[in-house]
Amino acid sequence: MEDPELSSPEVDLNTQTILLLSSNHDLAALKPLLRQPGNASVQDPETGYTPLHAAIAACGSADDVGEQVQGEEIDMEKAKEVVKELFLSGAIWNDLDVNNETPGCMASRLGRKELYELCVEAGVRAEMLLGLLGGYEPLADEDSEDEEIEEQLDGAEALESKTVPNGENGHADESIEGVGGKKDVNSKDYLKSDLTFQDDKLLDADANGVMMAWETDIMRRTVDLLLPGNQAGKRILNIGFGMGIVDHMFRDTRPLSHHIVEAHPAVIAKLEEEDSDFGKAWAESAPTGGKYIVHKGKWQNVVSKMLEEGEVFDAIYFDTFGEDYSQLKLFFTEYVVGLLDPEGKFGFFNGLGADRRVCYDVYYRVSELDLCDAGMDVEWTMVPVEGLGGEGEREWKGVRRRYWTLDEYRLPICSFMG
Ligand SMILES: C[S@@+](CC[C@H](N)C(=O)[O-])C[C@H]1O[C@@H](n2cnc3c(N)ncnc32)[C@H](O)[C@@H]1O
Repeated sequence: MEDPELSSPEVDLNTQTILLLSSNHDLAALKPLLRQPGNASVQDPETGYTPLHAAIAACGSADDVGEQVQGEEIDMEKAKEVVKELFLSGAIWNDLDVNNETPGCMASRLGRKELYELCVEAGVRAEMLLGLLGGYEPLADEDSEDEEIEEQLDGAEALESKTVPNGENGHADESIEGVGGKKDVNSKDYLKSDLTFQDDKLLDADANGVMMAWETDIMRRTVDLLLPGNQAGKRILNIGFGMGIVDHMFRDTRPLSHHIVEAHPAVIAKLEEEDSDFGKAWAESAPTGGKYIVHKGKWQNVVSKMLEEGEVFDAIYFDTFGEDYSQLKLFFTEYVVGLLDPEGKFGFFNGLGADRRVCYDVYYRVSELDLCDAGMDVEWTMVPVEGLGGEGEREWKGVRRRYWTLDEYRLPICSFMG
């Protein structure tokens, strides 16, 4: 079956052949071509299709009667073999075509669940490998060992301009936009940025949503699951005050101790405002002997001291802005293991890749594997996210980008294994 778009004269013969063989699911003819480095990730200049896109697109929609596309029978086993072979040959799981779709997005749109699953699995492998190697910087050294690793990393490409960068917290994932060339959010710039406090949102100087009131339900469920029955007298640590939504809920449980770590001077100032109800109301509601401490600074500079001082918590929550997944991972592997009571619970805002289903599915699995490595089990609770407006509408009015597009939030509650 010939795709007319692939016959464009601009496409060199090699690219055209690879795309065609991929879309024909002709594994035997494709295999020798894939031995040549880079062939698994060639891209059609018009459609932006990679061989993965071509292989998936050729399956058509699963809703099509009798699994037929353009009169031809689709053999899904053959399609799966081709997709697997492409991944083995270094195909990139999150390359975008001109419609801003990754191969996984395409498989999901077409209802090709098995192919979608293969894309997610490949994404998890690639991102785990990337995580193990600590990102891209070390690959700048051009010695032979690094080159070998670089080849293996082809499938883990996450920072190239035409791929979807991942691993950012949903509160921080401006860079997921990638292709649009907008300025990335990063911790250093964010912490120097002016903030705008509105009733229903907190924005940075570029109008990125730092925190938004629609997340209140998520915060409520988080507190209820971290502190079942909202028991009083617990020791709580929260990283990132934001709009104070979760901290007000923690405070209302009447904790024995409540530590807040916050790095942005404007958020700290807000927290300390004389007319802020927070400090005073906390003092009134705290059980006798309770303590309430605001640690001013980045958690990276604060929590090791807590560890040295032997502080232990029953509930720890982590929700920052402008930081990528490596920081969350650092937090739970290096600090939660020492700061959490053996019976305690740890939670974090799970916004990784939340503007794209396939990225969200990759990232929750990556975090689950890393948490498991750190000796923790995760229980996921699905929380519906309903009724949010489209880009620039209602709650997103005045917000640079809708960082949440999914209809469900996967809420993690972690505890020590065994
Ligand atoms: C998404 S908001 C937290 C929202 C909060 N969960 C709530 O319920 O309102 C993220 C907060 O983390 C703070 N933050 C960002 N990086 C930080 C860091 N390295 N250490 C401590 N706080 C940080 C930000 O200034 C911001 O106030």
